[in-house]
Amino acid sequence: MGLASTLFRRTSSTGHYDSTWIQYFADEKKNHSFTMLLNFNKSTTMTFENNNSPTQAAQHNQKIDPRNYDDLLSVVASIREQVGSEIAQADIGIICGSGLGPIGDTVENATILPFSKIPGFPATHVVGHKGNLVFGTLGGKKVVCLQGRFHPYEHNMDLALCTLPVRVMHLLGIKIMIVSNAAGGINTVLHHGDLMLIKDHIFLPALAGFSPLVGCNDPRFGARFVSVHDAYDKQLRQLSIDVGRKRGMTLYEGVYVMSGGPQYESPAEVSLFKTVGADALGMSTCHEVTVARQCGIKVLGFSLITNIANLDADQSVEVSHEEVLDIAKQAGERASLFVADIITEISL
Ligand SMILES: O=P(O)(O)O[C@@H]1C[C@H](O)[C@@H](CO)O1
Ligand SMILES: Nc1nc2[nH]cnc2c(=O)[nH]1
Repeated sequence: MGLASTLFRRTSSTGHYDSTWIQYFADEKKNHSFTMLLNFNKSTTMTFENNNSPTQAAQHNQKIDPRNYDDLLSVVASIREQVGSEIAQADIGIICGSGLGPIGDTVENATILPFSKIPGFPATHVVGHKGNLVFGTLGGKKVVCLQGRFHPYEHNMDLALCTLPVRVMHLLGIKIMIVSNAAGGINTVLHHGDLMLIKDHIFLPALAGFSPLVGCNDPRFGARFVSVHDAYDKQLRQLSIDVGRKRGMTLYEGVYVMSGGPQYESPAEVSLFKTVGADALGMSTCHEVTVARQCGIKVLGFSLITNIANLDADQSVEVSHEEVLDIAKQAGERASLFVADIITEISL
């Protein structure tokens, strides 16, 4: 409670406090150790520096079936109840992978709801993924930002569970989803820190039966058989190229391949992906995009190239998550500013 009362005093002097959140900090502090940073600037009320402690338990008992439309309506009702119906709506949803992390912190008039307060949301375990839902505005648009995602490798390849946030954002009203990831570059034109606009994808787990659409389908979410021929919206891609040009940015367009992970690929596997036309590879995104398309959401996707994938076992180098995070940190801010510019230019 000592920490809580200190926070209360400090935040109240700025006029930006909410007693519910202060109580939440206090409860969290009782059980877990975590680092927290309060940001007192005008646009952002509070920022969690690390909200993804593996020991963090969900603070609700509600069992949610991620394929059940009515269950998801109850998740949305809980979000509305916690942040208010006015706030809990958005036109654009953003999934911050390791590459676009900073964008969540630039959301204006931010209201932050930790995943642990949302029924059915599992905890995020990957370092670099904060685990918050952030509502607010960016580039004059109402946005909801997922600071952290659910990777299938963290959740026993339960892809329906991992795409629960996409369906929730759909029910919160989003029409456009911007998705980002950290990825290894396969195409030799790609270098550390480059941004690749995703033109198409190879959803490798789905080709082996691990699709979020496998199992019971509620038609209220969309069609049983979803066509992903146009997964990444052509107009939004063109807009991104135009905005990039104005900024003097080099923007590559290419094919992203999702592997199951969590191990990084062997050189022979990377060669296989290169042969079939992949330009960059990662462990996320395709499951989210597939569900978004089922719901009729338009998608814009980016890969931030954090490492160069090995193509030759005789000249290979170790790939590490630390390297991924390091490059993401260096390039993520620039990428986030670029995406904010694109959002400004989007007409809804
Ligand atoms: O969430 P993303 O796809 O950005 O995270 C990447 C993929 C793996 O989870 C991890 C590998 O370093 O970073
Ligand atoms: N699968 C995969 N995911 C990544 N995420 C960042 N870099 C990589 C990579 O080289 N391979």
